[in-house]
Amino acid sequence: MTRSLISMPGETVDGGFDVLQLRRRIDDIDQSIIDLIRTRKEISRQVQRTPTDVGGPRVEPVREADITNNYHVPFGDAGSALAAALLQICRG
Ligand SMILES: O=C(O)C(=O)C[C@]1(C(=O)O)C=C[C@@H](O)C=C1
Repeated sequence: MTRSLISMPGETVDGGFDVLQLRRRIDDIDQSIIDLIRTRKEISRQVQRTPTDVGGPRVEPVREADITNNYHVPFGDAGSALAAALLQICRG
């Protein structure tokens, strides 16, 4: 069987995988996630500062349950834990 000369990102020309290159991609993805969380936190603060929320509760349990479910569906209990951590970060 002939092997393609075009390698995928992270794949070496002999068909193996370059762990260091793959880890660099993981680091890039993690940095993108961190940047997105920072953006999410800023937007969350804006929602919490809207005039209708002045004096209102900082925690919106129904909204948080929906968000938690969004993460639980793809990732199960780990997704729920991830949502809890995200909400904790974003609530400030
Ligand atoms: O949606 C809101 O009302 C928000 O304040 C944002 C947010 C969030 O970060 O997603 C933060 C706190 C609330 O408990 C629920 C959700």
